[in-house]
Amino acid sequence: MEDVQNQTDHRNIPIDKVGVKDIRHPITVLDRANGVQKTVASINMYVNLPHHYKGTHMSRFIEVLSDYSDNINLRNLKDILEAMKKRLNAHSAHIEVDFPYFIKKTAPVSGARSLLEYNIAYRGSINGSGLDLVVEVKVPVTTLCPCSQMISDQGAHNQRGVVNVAVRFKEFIWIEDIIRLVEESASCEVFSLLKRQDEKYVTEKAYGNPMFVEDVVREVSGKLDKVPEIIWFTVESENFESIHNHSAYAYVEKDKRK
Ligand SMILES: Nc1nc2c(ncn2[C@@H]2O[C@H](COP(=O)(O)OP(=O)(O)OP(=O)(O)O)[C@@H](O)[C@H]2O)c(=O)[nH]1
Repeated sequence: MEDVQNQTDHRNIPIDKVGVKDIRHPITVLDRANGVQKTVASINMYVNLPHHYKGTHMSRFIEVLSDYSDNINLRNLKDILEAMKKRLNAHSAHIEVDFPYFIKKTAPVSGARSLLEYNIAYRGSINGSGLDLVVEVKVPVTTLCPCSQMISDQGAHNQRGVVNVAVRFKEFIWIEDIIRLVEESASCEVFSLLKRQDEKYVTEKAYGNPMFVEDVVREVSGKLDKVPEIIWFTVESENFESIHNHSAYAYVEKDKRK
């Protein structure tokens, strides 16, 4: 059978990333409360392609993934990237693993238990200068506007926001610790299940703890700065404003190695 991918391309243009995107695949990740958690990831896998090749071998990405079955986690991402490089004769390899992760939360007054979903991503790359791993955690929060609270005779506008933290680290850190740190940096954390007494509690807590989007990124950044395992981080906060049809947004990046 003709191997079209292996034909020569004469345009002299190397490709930085080529591969497969949005593969749904079961994975098992470490879970501090339960040992492990099974979830389903959406995975992107890419390699570079030298200028003289017409195409990459798409089937081999899936072969690599299949070799690892559902055993795809932060600890073996380097092995997977090495396997991609080897199987596809590439100089660089990239993998992005996005998945929902569930944590059981307890409502503040009633003690009602419920699961909350967080979106997590592992982003790994390997090239001539070595391995690069980034963990991304998206945490939903409540924020209440300090300006609105100050100037209004009654109430204050509040909204759901999402804080997106990305970290590079020198030692293992728990996703749960990053989530906790963020939840403690907002006007209030969010829950899937709240009874009336809980609703009163979270409403009053947010009112007593007003925060701009700037306050959230500063609060989270200050705390991440003190975590010794973390060597680089970014913090993004987006508030889906309840008085506007647009979001308020803030971003901080810090490289502790500099
Ligand atoms: N490179 C490339 N392949 C594509 C694309 N769209 C579909 N494919 C298909 O991906 C399939 C797998 O290609 P390969 O991995 O080279 O398959 P193979 O030659 O059987 O496998 P190897 O022997 O390991 O190279 C082929 O059927 C391609 O046609 C595309 O845009 N680019």
